[in-house]
Amino acid sequence: MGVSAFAPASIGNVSVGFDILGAALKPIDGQILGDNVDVYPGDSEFDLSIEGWFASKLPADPKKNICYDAYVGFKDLLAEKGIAVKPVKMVLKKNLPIGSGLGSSAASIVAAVEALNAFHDYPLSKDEALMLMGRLEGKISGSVHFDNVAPCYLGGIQLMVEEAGIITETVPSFADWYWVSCYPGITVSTAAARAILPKEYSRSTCITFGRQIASFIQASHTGNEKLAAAVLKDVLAEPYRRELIPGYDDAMAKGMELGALAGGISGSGPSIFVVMKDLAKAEELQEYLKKNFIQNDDGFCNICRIDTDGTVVTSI
Ligand SMILES: Nc1ncnc2c1ncn2[C@@H]1O[C@H](COP(=O)(O)OP(=O)(O)OP(=O)(O)O)[C@@H](O)[C@H]1O
Ligand SMILES: N[C@@H](CCO)C(=O)O
Repeated sequence: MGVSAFAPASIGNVSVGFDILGAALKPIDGQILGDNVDVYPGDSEFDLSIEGWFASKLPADPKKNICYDAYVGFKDLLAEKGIAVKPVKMVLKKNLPIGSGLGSSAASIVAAVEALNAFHDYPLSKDEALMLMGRLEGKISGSVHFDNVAPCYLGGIQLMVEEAGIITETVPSFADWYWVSCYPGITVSTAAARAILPKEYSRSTCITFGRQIASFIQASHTGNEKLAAAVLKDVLAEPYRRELIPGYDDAMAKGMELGALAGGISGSGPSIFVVMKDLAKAEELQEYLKKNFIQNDDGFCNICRIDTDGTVVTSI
């Protein structure tokens, strides 16, 4: 008897909260947008096989997969508690494209840690698991940031607090917003997209950033949709990253023409997201993006709601 953990795609930053805000996504048509990790009793200490649409884009050596690092990190934490890890056979179903801006590595990390935790009857608390997930994400992207792993694990829109013993807090989301998410099919490495950002920002940019994120959180808690949409803007990363994404400005302009509330880069790109309220207009935008923004057969476009479930574990 084994366990299976499904971890959804996520939007890092959500424009207004660079490194500190993230949202989990669920397509409205029931399509699977996330990674799965199954864990079974193993014949040896560790075994990993990789399946799924994007399996061939990952290193062939299982020990170069982030799921292996998840296993090692999990085992080390259990050792600190005096608990022995069981022999495991892990199966990663890699459904999210790598370097996509959809929180692909985060989904593998979260699914792996949660599946291992469930298989061992949850020796790690949620905070311990989340800390491990953040550390593993940092190993890949060069800096510890929770804006993909936290929503992927816990669901909803998550604000990274990281003070007073609290890692993250759930931010209320607008239930009638559609999030049109489009992956153009090309790759942008998170580490490279971070390297092009300035090391320092001007005082006025810092004040604008603080004003906008504070206003977004306030508006989300008070249900002020107009204000939330108005401040859903990115002054830290988008000005520098938009040039890495062919067709970005045209895609945003089309969204606005169709009545979008807001839009921006999903994580470090090249995926984008556009927030819309009218389903027919969202479908029109989806068609436009499929024809004009997607660059090759790897690309796809989904109309999503915020996924409030986060990672879901089932017995298999
Ligand atoms: N299971 C895995 N899923 C994704 N990437 C993995 C995995 N295992 C190892 N990697 C490696 O980690 C790196 C991930 O790169 P990067 O952080 O740019 O992508 P990402 O996390 O998929 O991006 P994004 O968060 O924008 O979707 C790649 O070099 C990839 O080969
Ligand atoms: N906050 C991270 C997310 C990466 O998906 C970044 O923008 O670099």
